[in-house]
Amino acid sequence: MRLLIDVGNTALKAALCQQGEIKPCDVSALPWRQINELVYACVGKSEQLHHILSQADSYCVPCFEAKVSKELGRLTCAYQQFENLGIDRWLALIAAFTLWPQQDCIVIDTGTATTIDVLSAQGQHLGGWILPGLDLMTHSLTQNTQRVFDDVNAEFSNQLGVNTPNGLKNGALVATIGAIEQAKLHTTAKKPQLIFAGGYAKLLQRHFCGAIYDPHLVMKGLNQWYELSKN
Ligand SMILES: Nc1ncnc2c1ncn2[C@@H]1O[C@H](COP(=O)(O)OP(=O)(O)O)[C@@H](O)[C@H]1O
Ligand SMILES: CC(C)(COP(=O)(O)O)[C@@H](O)C(=O)NCCC(=O)O
Ligand SMILES: [K+]
Repeated sequence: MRLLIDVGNTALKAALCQQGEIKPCDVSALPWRQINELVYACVGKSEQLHHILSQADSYCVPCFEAKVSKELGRLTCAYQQFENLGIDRWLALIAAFTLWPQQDCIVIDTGTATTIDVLSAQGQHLGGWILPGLDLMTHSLTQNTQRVFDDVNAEFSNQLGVNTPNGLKNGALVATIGAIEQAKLHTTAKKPQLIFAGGYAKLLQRHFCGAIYDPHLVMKGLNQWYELSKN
């Protein structure tokens, strides 16, 4: 079995992969005796990751860290300084290119930040944007203004706000939706495939018809990175 670890700036996610099947797992109860390799990607700092790597060491499980490269197969990174691209973005692009070949894709990963990346049908990463995640947008306003306040029970919607929490939350949502609409202007395809992953992916996906929600997109990309890189 292969253990996959994705460390973001908010949360560490783990999954076990067997015969291509990816299942989220709890890192506090890992079946170390059945794990024969650990593949991980890290954009945030994580004491938890260091603990897991030392456990792997004690069980003699080989560990491999995913890194961004200029090219991987027919996929090409838009960044000149490719090492500066977030590895989670690169992994999501690997998964999108593998799962939706020959299609222009727009990959949206909503985590601490919301990242939007445009990928051509030929596997050319055209670039993208980094936005504050929905929670970061609302928290930055409530913490830096006197009179803007949130309501945990208020839903995110694209309706006009008729009270402060609506104005706050709906503003964060429509700003993110607007950025995704802008990304569509950068693909030549009439109907690019929109693929959503991350904490608020399900919420955002509902605003785009034909869009895909894949909670395991980054994990699939991590697994494919290893398969493509180990040979
Ligand atoms: N199930 C959920 N429902 C709503 N928001 C979520 C959920 N899970 C995570 N989030 C939000 O998404 C962000 C964390 O998601 P995640 O993709 O784990 O982030 P990261 O990859 O940056 O660690 C936080 O802003 C959190 O509030
Ligand atoms: C933008 C990110 C912080 C998103 O990470 P996350 O929200 O998943 O924690 C991450 O992709 C990152 O650290 N990027 C480096 C800068 C760049 O991609 O240009
Ligand atoms: K992420």
